[in-house]
Amino acid sequence: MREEQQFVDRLYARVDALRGHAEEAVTDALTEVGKGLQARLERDVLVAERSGLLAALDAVDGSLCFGRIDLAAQEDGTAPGPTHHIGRVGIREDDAEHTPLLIDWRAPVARPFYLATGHTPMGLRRRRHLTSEGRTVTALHDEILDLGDPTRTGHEDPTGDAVLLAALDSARTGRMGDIVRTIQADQDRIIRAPHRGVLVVEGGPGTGKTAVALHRAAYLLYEHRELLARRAVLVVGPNPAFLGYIGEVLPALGETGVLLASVGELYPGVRATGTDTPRAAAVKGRAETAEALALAVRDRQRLPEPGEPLVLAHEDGDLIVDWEIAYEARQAARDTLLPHNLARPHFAFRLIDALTAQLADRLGTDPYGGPNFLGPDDLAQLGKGVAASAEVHAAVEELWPALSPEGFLTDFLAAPSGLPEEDAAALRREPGAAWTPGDVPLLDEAAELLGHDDTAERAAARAEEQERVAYAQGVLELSRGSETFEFEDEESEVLSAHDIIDAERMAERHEEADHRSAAERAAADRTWAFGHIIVDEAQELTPMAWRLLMRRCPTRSMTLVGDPAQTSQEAATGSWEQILAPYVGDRWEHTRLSVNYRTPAEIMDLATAVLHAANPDAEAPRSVRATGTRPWARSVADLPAAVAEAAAAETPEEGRLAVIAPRALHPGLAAVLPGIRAGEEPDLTRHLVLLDPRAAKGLEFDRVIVVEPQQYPAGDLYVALTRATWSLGLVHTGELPRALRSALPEFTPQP
Ligand SMILES: Nc1ncnc2c1ncn2[C@@H]1O[C@H](COP(=O)(O)OP(=O)(O)OP(=O)(O)O)[C@@H](O)[C@H]1O
Repeated sequence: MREEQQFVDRLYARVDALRGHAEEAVTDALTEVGKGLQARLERDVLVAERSGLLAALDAVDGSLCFGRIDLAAQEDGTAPGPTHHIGRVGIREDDAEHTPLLIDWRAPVARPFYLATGHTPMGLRRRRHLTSEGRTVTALHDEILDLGDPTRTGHEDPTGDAVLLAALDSARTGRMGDIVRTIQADQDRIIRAPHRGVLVVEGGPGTGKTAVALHRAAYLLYEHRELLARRAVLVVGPNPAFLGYIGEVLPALGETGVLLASVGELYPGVRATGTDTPRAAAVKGRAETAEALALAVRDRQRLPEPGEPLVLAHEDGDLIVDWEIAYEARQAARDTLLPHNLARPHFAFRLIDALTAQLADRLGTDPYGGPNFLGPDDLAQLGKGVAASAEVHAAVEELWPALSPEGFLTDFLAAPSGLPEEDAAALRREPGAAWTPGDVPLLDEAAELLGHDDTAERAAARAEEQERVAYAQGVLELSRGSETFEFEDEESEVLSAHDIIDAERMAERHEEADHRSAAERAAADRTWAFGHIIVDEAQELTPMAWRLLMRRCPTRSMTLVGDPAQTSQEAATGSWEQILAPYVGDRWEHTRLSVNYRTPAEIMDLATAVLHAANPDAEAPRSVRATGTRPWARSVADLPAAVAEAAAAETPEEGRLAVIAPRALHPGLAAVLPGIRAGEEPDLTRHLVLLDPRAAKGLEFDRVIVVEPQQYPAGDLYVALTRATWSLGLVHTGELPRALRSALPEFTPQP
């Protein structure tokens, strides 16, 4: 213990020195007066780098070092094998060789720490877990991997799982923690799987899918830092509360450059605060809705009724836009296969050409049948006049309007088309309603269909560029002027700006450098292509959401984790095959996690009964531990009073209790549960939380009370029953589902 404490002291001395240097560098850089643009740019880069290092050092400060591996002695037994300490980040000595002091858990050298067993020791003699509080080592657990080695320390852990079990038994805080100390071998293989292609990780509740997904993000950033720091990693979760729950894991692993978002947050500029009815959410999620949107865009490309042409007043005589002219222009524009707004100029050009020809025919026709009087210059002049006509512009706008995704979707939802009547009725809503998360993939789809005509923006950027060059030119001229004035003295050899730089290069340097991180830039850019996307609770995503995500990841480098048995009723996307076939065919890998680290065996027995009632072939995960505490069930008459009483009895001093109840019961329950207000976003860090089954997805609590379980669809019930790490109770007024009832005699009826 003393030796380890000495090592840890040395480690923190080095960390403090590193932190000191970084702080100094930042302060120096910031107080330095700018000496030209280049110096300012270098300063900004240095400040960003060192601040990132500081943030990482601060974030990993607690239990920075958690393990040690002792390698076996040389074959000839002359020298003892080396030892390596393993930690959240890598730290090097301040010597000429930069000797590693602490090995990053993601480095290949650290791998035996997670994989070695007595059977396959991978060159290890001993594995040690260090437990610390702050900077103080409080416990050691040793595993002997080479039984022939006689050295013993008195800290041996005979089963090798004391540290894991302590982690699983510890009280929950309302925020997910990392598992870097105790990653299990099957999880490690997934975390370090190659980065290319689609990897599907399936596993029951509590098998560590979320934990593995997040550690995989950290691993990929370490292994492919170059690429992924530039393209960023996106982690997609089911809702903002869940993202808050997992939000501290990656910073604790020293990684801050990851964008966490739900699909509803992936359309920059739109905050989805509304909610859909289950029916509307289901319709919005279907792939067929994409077809309806595509049809609706085509519907906006209109033609005058045959025999009812648009008549446009024009100085050289009326212009007639009849069905044929409009049809041909529309066909030519559609033939470009460009998105709507980008095809629009093609439509306009065709229409203008046709109208110009119409005018030319009328004005220049030789009554005696000779060639048209008008020459090319006259025609060009006529064309200009037509193109400048406000009436012609209005006709283009009427027949092929410029559309924004938001405006288009608002119109579509006000009068949905291309869908069966009952689906259209479910979608129909007044313009001005708040956007919902289900609208976001539709907005994204609309943005793709419409395209963004940035001709005007590009013209503005060009004008701005020219202005900058002109400005720089002016600066150079001034400096030249001042040169003749100031440096008449022929002996002066001072170089001035114009000697070494021309106006364009100077203008380039004046351009604002974009210092935002890749994750920040990605968050603001709808068309960003991520280096890797990790999707948690992937079974929940609708086909429309998949379309959006696949567009954000053209390289198809993705990790999808989920559990089909926990699918909500409306989502029901289907199998992984169905989800992935349109994008990658059968080129994806599938892997499974089968050990439940959360739910004790006593609770899992009950959940498994429910799972098998819905699907006898489904595989339930095996609990890694039992607590001896059996779930209880109570049939009551006065529901709120009974829930309040049970909650008072169960609310732990340490840790968290969740009451999971159908949303309709929340107002009544909020009135009797201390500190709870109905309709508010749940604060997961409080000791008592009220949730509906859907919002409980992915979360976990020490104790859980499930209210009226008979009202839940099977997937939701399975989710609700598997949230507890310690105890589970059921409170109900109606009759329980058969699966629960048949398992019930085994449970104690009262808490
Ligand atoms: N190797 C491990 N060491 C310590 N704790 C672990 C390990 N693996 C998983 N856990 C813990 O088990 C719990 C469940 O993990 P996680 O939430 O990742 O499971 P999940 O598969 O995503 O569950 P669900 O499908 O129910 O959302 C978490 O508290 C997690 O920290």
